[in-house]
Amino acid sequence: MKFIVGSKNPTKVNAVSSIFPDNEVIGIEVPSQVSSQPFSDEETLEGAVNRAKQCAKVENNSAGIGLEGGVMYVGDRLYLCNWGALVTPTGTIYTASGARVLLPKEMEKPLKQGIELGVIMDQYANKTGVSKKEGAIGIFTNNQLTRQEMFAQVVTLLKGQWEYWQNK
Ligand SMILES: O=P(O)(O)OP(=O)(O)OP(=O)(O)OC[C@H]1O[C@@H](n2cnc3c(O)ncnc32)[C@H](O)[C@@H]1O
Ligand SMILES: [Mg+2]
Repeated sequence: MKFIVGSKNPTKVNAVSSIFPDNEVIGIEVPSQVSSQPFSDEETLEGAVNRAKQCAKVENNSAGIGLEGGVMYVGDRLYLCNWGALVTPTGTIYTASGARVLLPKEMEKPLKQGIELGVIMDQYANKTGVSKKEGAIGIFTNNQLTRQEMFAQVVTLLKGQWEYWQNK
């Protein structure tokens, strides 16, 4: 069976390949149909599900996977949040969330103005393409958890739920 991932971001596609090493995995661009910078758990999850649903429709006997990054308030502080969705060839949807990490207070203003976290992170870290490499989570954990590793854990949660529920 083939896995179609709703992104060309290598952290996402490689995360899926690492968890399904014996399957063909491809990344295609699909619209998340939410803001380019989701601002809540709900919106981030919706983006992941929208991506996964579109991917699952592309080919017969393929599963769609959507992985989405966003930000969310916990109390009055903004955290990075992450969600994933898997749509099986028969249309069952599994969802799971990923690790969260606190963002610096100073990022709140530009995020509210609509600047994407990827852009803000590059400026903050004085690097290019942070969102395609270690990610915000890598920067703020001193590279102890990279964006790809975090998404790989989300994909593990999706795979495990699929295995658990399909025989119930
Ligand atoms: O091509 P796609 O799949 O859209 O990949 P993306 O990097 O834009 O990722 P998302 O749309 O899922 O994330 C929404 C926004 O948040 C940014 N973002 C999310 N998580 C991030 C992280 O860990 N590091 C840097 N930017 C991140 C990302 O760059 C986007 O601007
Ligand atoms: Mg994006």
